[in-house]
Amino acid sequence: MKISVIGCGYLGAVHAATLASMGHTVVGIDTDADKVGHLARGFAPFFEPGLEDLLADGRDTGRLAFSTDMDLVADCDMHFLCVGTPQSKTSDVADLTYLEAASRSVAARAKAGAAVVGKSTVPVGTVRRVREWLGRDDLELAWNPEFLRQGTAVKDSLVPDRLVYGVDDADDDAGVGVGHRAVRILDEVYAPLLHAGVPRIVCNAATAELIKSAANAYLATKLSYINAMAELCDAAGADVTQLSAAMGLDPRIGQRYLAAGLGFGGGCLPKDIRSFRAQARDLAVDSVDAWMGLVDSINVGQRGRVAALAADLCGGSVAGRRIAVLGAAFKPDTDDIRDSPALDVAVRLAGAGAHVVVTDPKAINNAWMRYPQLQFESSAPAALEGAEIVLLLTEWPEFRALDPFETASRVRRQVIIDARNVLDGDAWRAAGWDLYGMGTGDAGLLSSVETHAG
Ligand SMILES: NC(=O)C1=CN([C@@H]2O[C@H](COP(=O)(O)OP(=O)(O)OC[C@H]3O[C@@H](n4cnc5c(N)ncnc54)[C@H](O)[C@@H]3O)[C@@H](O)[C@H]2O)C=CC1
Ligand SMILES: O=C(O)[C@H]1O[C@H](OP(=O)(O)OP(=O)(O)OC[C@H]2O[C@@H](n3ccc(=O)[nH]c3=O)[C@H](O)[C@@H]2O)[C@H](O)[C@@H](O)[C@@H]1O
Repeated sequence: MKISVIGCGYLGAVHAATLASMGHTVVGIDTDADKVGHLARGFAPFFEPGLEDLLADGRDTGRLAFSTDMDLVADCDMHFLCVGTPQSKTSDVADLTYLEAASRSVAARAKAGAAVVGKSTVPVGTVRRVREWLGRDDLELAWNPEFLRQGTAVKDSLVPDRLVYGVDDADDDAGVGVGHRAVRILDEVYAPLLHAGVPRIVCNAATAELIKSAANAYLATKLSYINAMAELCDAAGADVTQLSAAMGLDPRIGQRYLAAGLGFGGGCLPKDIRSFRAQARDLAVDSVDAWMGLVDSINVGQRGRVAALAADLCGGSVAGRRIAVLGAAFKPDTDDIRDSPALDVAVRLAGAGAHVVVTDPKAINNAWMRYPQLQFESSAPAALEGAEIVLLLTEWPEFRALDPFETASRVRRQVIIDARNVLDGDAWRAAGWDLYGMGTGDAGLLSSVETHAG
């Protein structure tokens, strides 16, 4: 099948390359000429493990092309909309202007009978608006939300947990889905995945939109839940790492998304829970509004707690102190710094007068232009040199593997906050360090640690 992918960011570039690897002929379109230039030459414009191999395969087979020229979509059988839906600059709602522009561009060029399928994360009710923006009855429309995670995006796309198709106006008597033309087209696109047994859920558009928002809201809830437990553990002198390990052994709870620490960031979970909150407000569902508000405030509160702990450990103020920050990306295995908890803490400390030196294996280039008030070093040893306190904020493998004795030889004071609870506390303490985790009982010993309400 000949397919266009509109928007080639973290989601679209991976999706385009995955579709080509399944045997389709794909053209990826993006308005960002620089990004397209990289992709067209077979280079990933961002760090995503496995993506460059897939791009190279696509180039070799001649099935994968990238361009800024929207006219190239004209002879495609289907179009995937993968543009960004960021948080509005002035409120919690999702900014749908990119989606509107992309929908109108496709509608102006698509051939009759083509299918337009959205993958971007959107508020419930958006599919109806896309139908209006398309302004054509001869185009099929469906929503097929994406669940990939950055860092494992290639694997998640090639072996997804499920496929969701949201379609309206079912053209048969059996109800939504069965026999719907958009469903048949999507089944053809994803034939290798369906053949491999990936479950597919066909539902109406509103349900598909909500499945995606509800899934991200649940993950965020689980994370804020365990971070609230971490605060409780600190207050009670208990250890959240043991608590979550024990809780997670119950298969009804499970171990995943129970790692307490600095909380969640990135280009998706934070903006998606805020958009979900705004949707709940619109629909007058107060419980979801309040719930998402609490999840958000617990999450953001973790950043304040770490910054306050750093100040406590510096005797009340970080002003003039040299602080080494390990991590800039919002999580390991990505160079993405969108709403990075690590950089949020670094900026708070710099704002309080600290001399903050940040290092990260992949995200330095993205971070240094955006945050000129911070100093960046390309290696951990350089960042650690002369530090009066060390903050481990993104748990890259190279930071987890730091040797406590070697690290001690570089710093001025052996004080470390392990805000991801990944270091071997006994080993670091044996090497002479004062080590503070999140919810491991140590921070509770300090006086003025901010609470999430603060
Ligand atoms: N990043 C992720 O892991 C996932 C993202 N999503 C959702 O996918 C959507 C995209 O997210 P990302 O890829 O992270 O964003 P992104 O910002 O990395 O990529 C969006 C791309 O769309 C391009 N674009 C904007 N307007 C355009 C237009 N009119 N025509 C062509 N290209 C245009 C931008 O230049 C940019 O390259 C969002 O709704 C997000 O919530 C869903 C699942 C996973
Ligand atoms: O809609 C999206 O874009 C995607 O959002 C998340 O994926 P992603 O943002 O790539 O990152 P996650 O791996 O979910 O991590 C999110 C944040 O939670 C934090 N986290 C994760 C797990 C954990 O146990 N503890 C924890 O603090 C991470 O450090 C990170 O900051 C979802 O996991 C994907 O399913 C979804 O498709």
